[in-house]
Amino acid sequence: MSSNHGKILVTGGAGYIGSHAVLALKKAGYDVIILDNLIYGHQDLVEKILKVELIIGDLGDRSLLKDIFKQYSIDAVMHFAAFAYVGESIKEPQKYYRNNVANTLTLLEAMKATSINKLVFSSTCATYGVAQFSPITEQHPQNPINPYGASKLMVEQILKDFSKAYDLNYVCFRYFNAAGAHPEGLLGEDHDPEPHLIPLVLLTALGKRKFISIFGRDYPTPDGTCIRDYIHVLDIAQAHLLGLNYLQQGGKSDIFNLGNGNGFSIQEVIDTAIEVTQKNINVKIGDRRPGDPPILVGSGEKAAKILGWKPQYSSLENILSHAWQWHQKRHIE
Ligand SMILES: NC(=O)c1ccc[n+]([C@@H]2O[C@H](COP(=O)([O-])OP(=O)(O)OC[C@H]3O[C@@H](n4cnc5c(N)ncnc54)[C@H](O)[C@@H]3O)[C@@H](O)[C@H]2O)c1
Ligand SMILES: O=c1ccn([C@@H]2O[C@H](COP(=O)(O)OP(=O)(O)O[C@H]3O[C@H](CO)[C@H](O)[C@H](O)[C@H]3O)[C@@H](O)[C@H]2O)c(=O)[nH]1
Repeated sequence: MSSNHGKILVTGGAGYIGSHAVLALKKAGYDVIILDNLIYGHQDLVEKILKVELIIGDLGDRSLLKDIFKQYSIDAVMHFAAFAYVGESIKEPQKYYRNNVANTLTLLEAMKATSINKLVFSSTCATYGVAQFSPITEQHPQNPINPYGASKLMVEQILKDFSKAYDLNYVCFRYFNAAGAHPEGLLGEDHDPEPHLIPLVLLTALGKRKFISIFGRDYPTPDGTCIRDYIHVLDIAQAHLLGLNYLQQGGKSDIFNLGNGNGFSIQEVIDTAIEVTQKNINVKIGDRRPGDPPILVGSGEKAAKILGWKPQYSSLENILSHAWQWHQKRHIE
């Protein structure tokens, strides 16, 4: 079925945040095509839940990209495909610069060659580094302390330069920590290996892991554990629809934080998870993980003001209960 909203290419649409965005796009009446190499994506979810065309291929494949852009009349690109593990990026920076920077450049060149001029890009609060003030606004200096954040900052620079020199308009979202799952249990977070705090805490509650390690209890925060701003994945998906709409209405290139302005410590996440799941969660205190800033909390005011973004699921209880529902379902089926 074709729509008059336009056809959107979603790179990384078989992954965690991308799949939620695809469902939101479909619901809003867009046609969607996913490009994903399935390194972390899930073909079964695309086939059973998203039910959109999946092109299995790599972002770095220039001729494949050009073929896609020539074959389909793509209106805009949502670009989620990337590597996104902070800890791994310190051990293997080459992977991050190749996939996140070089392959994104290939995508932008293919878009330029085929006159596709609208892009929604997934950047991150990891581009800011150690916060000088909180909540972080878009004007906060960007001094990333891990290669993952640096790779995304490089893309932000490339986007600025392309947008000035060529016919490209983009919306760049700097998300804080994506979390939660589809409230109806259709989709959720499923990485292998799983590095993220909330799924690991819930897998411990389910008995799939023996304990959760807290990476450092000596940070300059009230309970000594790192503070993060957890954003529900559906609120991120909603922001993407608004960003796309903004570009389709002729909006110029701009950058927006996606943050709730509210931070929770690792200990608070674990305590709330115990309440939500009513399970015991064993905890061990481990060493700090290199590359982790103590506090990352973001102001979403600019996205609210310019795009009309209103997060619907910002409570930690909502985020954890939706994620818990997904994890329980996944491990029973
Ligand atoms: N998860 C977070 O908290 C968070 C926070 C800020 C920004 N982001 C950004 O959001 C985006 C999505 O993150 P996610 O958590 O959904 O990750 P994810 O790993 O679940 O999704 C990424 C998808 O991209 C695909 N992919 C990776 N490299 C590819 C390539 N070269 N070619 C084709 N497909 C490729 C993977 O198979 C996967 O399906 C990333 O760009 C990430 O940097 C995530
Ligand atoms: O087993 C674990 C896993 C994580 N943590 C801690 O929990 C916090 C959150 O860690 P995550 O790995 O869940 O998330 P990150 O903040 O490292 O990274 C996430 O948010 C970033 C922005 O902050 C990036 O954009 C990235 O893509 C995304 O994965 C960090 O302090 C981390 O050290 C633990 O204590 N134990």
